[in-house]
Amino acid sequence: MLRGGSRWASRFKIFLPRLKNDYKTPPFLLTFSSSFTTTAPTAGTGAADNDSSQPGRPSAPPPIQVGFTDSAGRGVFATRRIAAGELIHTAKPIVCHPSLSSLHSVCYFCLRKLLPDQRPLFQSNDVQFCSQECQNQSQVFHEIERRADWSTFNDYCRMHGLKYPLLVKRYACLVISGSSSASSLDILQPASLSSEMISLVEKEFCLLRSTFQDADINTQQLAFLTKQWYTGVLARIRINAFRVELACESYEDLLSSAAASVEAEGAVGNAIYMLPSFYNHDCDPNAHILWPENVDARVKALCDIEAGEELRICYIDASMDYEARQTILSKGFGFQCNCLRCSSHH
Ligand SMILES: C[S@@+](CC[C@H](N)C(=O)[O-])C[C@H]1O[C@@H](n2cnc3c(N)ncnc32)[C@H](O)[C@@H]1O
Repeated sequence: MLRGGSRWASRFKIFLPRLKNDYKTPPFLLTFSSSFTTTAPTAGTGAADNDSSQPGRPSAPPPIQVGFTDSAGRGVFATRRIAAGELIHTAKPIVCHPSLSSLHSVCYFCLRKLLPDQRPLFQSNDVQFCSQECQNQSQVFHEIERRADWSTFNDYCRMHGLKYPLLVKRYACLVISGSSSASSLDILQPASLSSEMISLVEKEFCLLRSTFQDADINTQQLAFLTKQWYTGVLARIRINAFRVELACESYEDLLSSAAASVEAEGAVGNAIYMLPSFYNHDCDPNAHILWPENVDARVKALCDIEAGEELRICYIDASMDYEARQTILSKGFGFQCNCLRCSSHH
């Protein structure tokens, strides 16, 4: 199950959980420094950062920290009052991939929609980029990826409607090129995969490995690519991947931006981010993730949020009724939602 932006205009009161008395912040994530979450405007994408960022001036750290919740593991909490509509932070993906149906209509690196006259400009091995800069930045995975013939792997994914293996493929290319560590997703919560699911991924794992082997990627470089690694990554992707839906909106009116998200065409791709993965779900969320231009995500407040309050996003289509939401959250994410809205069966 992939998470998209919230599509539900808030009518219910926001869930305000108590922080644990023994509230502790994990040592790996304290308050976020600007270097962790704020990102320089992406070359060629024009994506801006936190509202406070100005060229030559360090941007303020985002007003959030990761801590433990009473009942949903780790979560993201406000460190000060956040006003409705405020841009809380931006996030660049750890790994992303266009959906197979968007392969020829979006940039292979940043998932920005390509203009028809851009298509012939930045082309490499049958994929396109929106700018020279995106093409250059893609070298971290594309140098490896283009050495192999992915037609069988892609056909298998297309035939079975699979999206996650494409993310694993790109992540594996980043690891092989030395641009990423094979353990960089370990910090994320994994889904528990049944033994039936684990046996089902055998085929895609073997295809991925054999495609690299056929491209003469040597055994030493492929040492990390075991079935255990593959299923571990897949288990994390399953819970933490976002479906990227580009919504061209004005930022001024969050309710209209939520509506824009509903009207946007289907997903252009899928992506994994670090900080956004720590946001828990609420069927009446107080925060919202948007992709105005490309895969660079913007997290905004949907209402006023008090210091200490947990920030939650909605993983699913919140306009669904109670039963449908519970079914999807339980089957897709493995939890029973106990938000205020669900507690009253709305
Ligand atoms: C994307 S992760 C969110 C961060 C996670 N809590 C952690 O510790 O890494 C999604 C997982 O958080 C938990 N979770 C998120 N929202 C929840 C909710 N409303 N009720 C219970 N558990 C929730 C579930 O275990 C879910 O599979």
